[in-house]
Amino acid sequence: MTTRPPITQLGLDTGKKARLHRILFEHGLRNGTALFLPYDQGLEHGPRDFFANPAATDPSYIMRLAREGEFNGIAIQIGLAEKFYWDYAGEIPLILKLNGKTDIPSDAEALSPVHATVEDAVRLGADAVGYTLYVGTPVQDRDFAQYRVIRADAQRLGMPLIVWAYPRGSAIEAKGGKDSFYAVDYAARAASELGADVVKVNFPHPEQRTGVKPEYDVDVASQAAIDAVVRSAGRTLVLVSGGTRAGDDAMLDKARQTMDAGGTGLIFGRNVWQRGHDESLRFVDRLKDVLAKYPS
Ligand SMILES: O=C[C@H](O)COP(=O)(O)O
Repeated sequence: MTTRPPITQLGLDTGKKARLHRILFEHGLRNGTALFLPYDQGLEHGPRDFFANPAATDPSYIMRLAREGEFNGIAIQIGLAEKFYWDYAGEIPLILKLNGKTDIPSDAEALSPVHATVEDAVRLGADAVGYTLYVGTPVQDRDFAQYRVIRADAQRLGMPLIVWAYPRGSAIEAKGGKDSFYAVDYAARAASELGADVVKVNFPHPEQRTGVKPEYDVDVASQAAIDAVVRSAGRTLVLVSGGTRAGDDAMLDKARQTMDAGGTGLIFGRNVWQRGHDESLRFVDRLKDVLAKYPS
């Protein structure tokens, strides 16, 4: 098992450290692990994600769920933060997503435009900001340029920066696909190199061979793959995302492997709220039973 770096060793200034401490040690299990509830799928995927549980269309329902499930934070876009977070401010940490896009155009040239600022996050009482960085696309130079502004503002205002590090584009597809070990490992390293405090990655599927990079074209057990991804992130804390709805056992395995690798936690959305209210909370309890075994 790999050990997570303590937040005192992350080289953070006071504002970032205080906010991360609030997220990791004053909410959720209060043991240095994190369970976040992401709710930006309405923008990223459209209303289809709510068909399985129509109650989830209502942002207030999701915020109540986050409070009842005692999550470490909720990740939402500015419109929902401004209109729905008010009743929950101070009770659930807010991670304000600063960029986002629809999935209507193809992802091949993906760039997620910035539509909110770190100042908005301060005004709304957020404890972190989120930025989606598409690693490997033909327009990553523009992505890096808009990211640079966010990173500098987050540094200036003491706001932890969580990077959704998503490999995308035809070059990534040619090298094994967005969830291949090559792509996820590279994305984690890129986020670390670019100054993210926390990186959110998809769980790597090492069986997706690259065929291009011989050094990655090997059989890597899932555990070895996520171990390597966490190592590549260095002193950037790692969160693993949930993805499309899967079986509970598969999700719990993913949670255990992430934490065994030295990950900090989980950011599971659809796998939580695409089921009925009580079932969601029961599943959250099972995830927390896993996280409880990995205190800092
Ligand atoms: O920010 C969006 C989330 O990554 C999506 O979360 P999910 O894949 O667990 O639904």
